[in-house]
Amino acid sequence: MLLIDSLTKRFSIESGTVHAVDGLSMRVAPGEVFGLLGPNGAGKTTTLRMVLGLLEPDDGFAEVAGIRTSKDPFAAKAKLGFVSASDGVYPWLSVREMLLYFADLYGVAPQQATARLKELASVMQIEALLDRRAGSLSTGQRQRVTLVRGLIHDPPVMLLDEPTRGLDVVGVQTIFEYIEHLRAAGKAVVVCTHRLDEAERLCDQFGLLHRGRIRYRGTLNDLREETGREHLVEMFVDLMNSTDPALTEDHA
Ligand SMILES: Nc1ncnc2c1ncn2[C@@H]1O[C@H](COP(=O)(O)OP(=O)(O)OP(=O)(O)O)[C@@H](O)[C@H]1O
Repeated sequence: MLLIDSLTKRFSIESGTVHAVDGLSMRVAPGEVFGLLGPNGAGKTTTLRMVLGLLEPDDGFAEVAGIRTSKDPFAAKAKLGFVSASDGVYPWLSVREMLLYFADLYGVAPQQATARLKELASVMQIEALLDRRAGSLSTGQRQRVTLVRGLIHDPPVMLLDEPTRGLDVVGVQTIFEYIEHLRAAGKAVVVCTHRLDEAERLCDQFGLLHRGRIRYRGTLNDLREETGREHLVEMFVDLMNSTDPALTEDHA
């Protein structure tokens, strides 16, 4: 379970203060896929950085499986998996070496790590790649390896940042199957993406973020009822064009 309560982060810049994340609250249950969506600069990355314990909140907190990320970032990290479009691999290690190395970093016992690797290699179809040098993999093969890496310590909460960016149709399909696997395995999943069409197909719950605040939250049907719009893309355009001060109040 991921719980975020009144999370707030401000940055001082030359011209004043940016309210990057402004009292954000959300909850993601096991087996649920939550789409954290927003235009450029909405506050998605800043939110993820605080959940990952990389950035100290000014106010509020994030709890991963009951552990507060700002209080015990190491314990919280062990409960988190993170997959990002910009993930790299260690080119000189074999895939097996690299994945076991990451398992070790997360404190997974060697026997358990080997068993976990076997299981995930089968699910993500990378058995034939395990003894290849990571640097020799194609983009699609590397993607599968980084998806396995995010799960090697069996975390209950998964964060996926722009997981389909730069991928072809087969790569995108792999991500869809991976998210189905996460849902079936009872992970609490957060997906940040600009691909609203994909989010509609993938996510159970949505948070539409604008200027650091969640403006709409709920299932797609909840959002449709609230906004009178059918698709996320129309809801977004309305949100960004809105003159309603409650929606557009400038926080910078
Ligand atoms: N270190 C920083 N110093 C100053 N301002 C920052 C810093 N990090 C983020 N910001 C500002 O905070 C706001 C939110 O940025 P953030 O990167 O979280 O948005 P985002 O939703 O991830 O955007 P994108 O979709 O473009 O990646 C932006 O106005 C950004 O300029």
